[in-house]
Amino acid sequence: MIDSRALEGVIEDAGAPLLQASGVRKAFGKTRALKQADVQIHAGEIVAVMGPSGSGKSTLLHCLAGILVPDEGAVVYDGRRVDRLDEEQRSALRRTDFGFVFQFGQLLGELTVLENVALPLLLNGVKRGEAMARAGQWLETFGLIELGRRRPHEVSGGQAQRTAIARAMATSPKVIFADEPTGSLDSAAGLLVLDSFTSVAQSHGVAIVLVTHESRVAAYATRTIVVRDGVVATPTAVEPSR
Ligand SMILES: Nc1ncnc2c1ncn2[C@@H]1O[C@H](COP(=O)(O)OP(=O)(O)OP(=O)(O)O)[C@@H](O)[C@H]1O
Repeated sequence: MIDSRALEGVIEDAGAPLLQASGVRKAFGKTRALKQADVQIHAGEIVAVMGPSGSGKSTLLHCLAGILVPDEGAVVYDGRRVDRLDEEQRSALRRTDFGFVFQFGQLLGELTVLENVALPLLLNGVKRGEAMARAGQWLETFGLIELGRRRPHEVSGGQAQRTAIARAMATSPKVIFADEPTGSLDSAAGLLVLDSFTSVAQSHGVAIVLVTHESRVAAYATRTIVVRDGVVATPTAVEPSR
């Protein structure tokens, strides 16, 4: 008898996307934020999502991440229809398989840097000692171990963003969604943060979906997709033919 799980493995190796949006549409009242989105993300890819302000980039990211449910179309992650999961299931999926990095205000001010990184592990049921140890290792990876006892307001903007990235990595997600993750930093600090983010993510085989306005940020991606007026345009990079 054929082991269907083994077969799934073979199909995955043959290049099935890890995350896929097909014919996704999303409106807010009369605003058609996303008119047509067809996107495929493979394991380990870093995909920059670019386009003018208001074109639908964040809406696309939120649909892919199961934060928003599309009005039409399908979002498939690892063989599962994300758009058909209920709120609780989507929230569980986000906690276990996805990581998030945003532009501002993501760290909890009342917790230390170390506790902030440990938090998603604790929420996933990891015991406190183990969570703290693993959080410490992630701080080490991002060169932040000396700052573990400080509160977020006692570290620089770049250090705070690296802490947020360490926190996103802590649960060993398959995909990290990053919406203008360096948008609040000056250019040099931003590129430094991005450098450690992309190299650590790649060494762990994590896919990154990176929304950005800046072509210098997009240069860290392996591929760029462009959203214009709610439509995902043809990829700028040539995809391998299958
Ligand atoms: N929750 C919401 N309620 C109503 N309209 C919304 C909502 N979220 C987004 N929109 C609208 O949908 C459109 C697309 O917004 P979105 O945030 O996806 O664009 P964006 O490309 O990420 O923009 P920016 O680069 O400025 O962040 C915009 O017209 C926006 O005003």
